[in-house]
Amino acid sequence: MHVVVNAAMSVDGKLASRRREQLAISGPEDFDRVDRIRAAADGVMVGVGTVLADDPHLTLDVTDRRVQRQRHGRPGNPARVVADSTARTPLDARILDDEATTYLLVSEQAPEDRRTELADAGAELIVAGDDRVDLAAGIDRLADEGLERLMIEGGGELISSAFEEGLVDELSVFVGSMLIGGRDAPTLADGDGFTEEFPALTLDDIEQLDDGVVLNYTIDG
Ligand SMILES: NC(=O)c1ccc[n+]([C@@H]2O[C@H](COP(=O)([O-])OP(=O)(O)OC[C@H]3O[C@@H](n4cnc5c(N)ncnc54)[C@H](O)[C@@H]3O)[C@@H](O)[C@H]2O)c1
Ligand SMILES: Nc1nc(=O)c(N)c(NC[C@H](O)[C@H](O)[C@H](O)COP(=O)(O)O)[nH]1
Repeated sequence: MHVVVNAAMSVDGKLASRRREQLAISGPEDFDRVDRIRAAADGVMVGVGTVLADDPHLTLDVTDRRVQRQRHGRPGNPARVVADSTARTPLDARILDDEATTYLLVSEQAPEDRRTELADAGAELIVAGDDRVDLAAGIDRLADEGLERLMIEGGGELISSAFEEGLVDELSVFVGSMLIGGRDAPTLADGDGFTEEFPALTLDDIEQLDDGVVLNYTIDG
């Protein structure tokens, strides 16, 4: 599986304010860029923290001929994927609508009744991991379902785990010209963080968009 992480952050590395409300950091040009990455993906993934904070839809306008071209003829939307250890995704979450297949990666801790409710609401459940979702195992199961290219959109906990498990191949980050601050605000990579053996990033190119810049990296090793 080829994994691309894409996010938008403030100049001080925040993905949102400490209130964790959805902040428009990207401008229209960057949102178009995000849609192009989504269109090229077979799956678009977030953590349940993002589902609870933003209720994202994670779909494209598949009636748009430009999107269809970017999808290289693949019908419909990319699949949606949520890392959700204990199946906390709300039953009325927009990602459970019928616009795309939605995989919920849960752990053994997910209560059976929640698994049943979410499956009845249309989610495809994949159980991977004892406590927290085992991302590597979950992504392998997605590969068994035929997915080859996965976009991870955040948030900070999920991105951090993906790097910790060495699953990331590319990172694109839009740096918007805003300063958010706040020791409790989500950042590009939260979790426990690295103290040694930091991920090896190679800067491939820089692109000026909207009021900010996009930094594109390849992850080595
Ligand atoms: N600016 C952006 O590009 C962007 C993108 C996405 C989210 N956000 C923001 O980020 C915030 C949410 O980020 P967050 O870090 O709180 O939550 P998150 O979306 O990273 O979800 C983290 C949760 O996912 C679950 N999870 C299951 N298995 C996991 C694993 N192996 N590793 C990590 N998490 C796992 C856990 O319950 C964990 O608490 C929101 O404020 C949202 O608006 C911003
Ligand atoms: N690229 C990007 N720029 C931003 O300024 C911003 N706030 C997000 N935040 C990510 C958001 O929380 C979700 O992950 C989806 O991007 C929303 O998805 P929909 O538009 O509902 O499909 N992402």
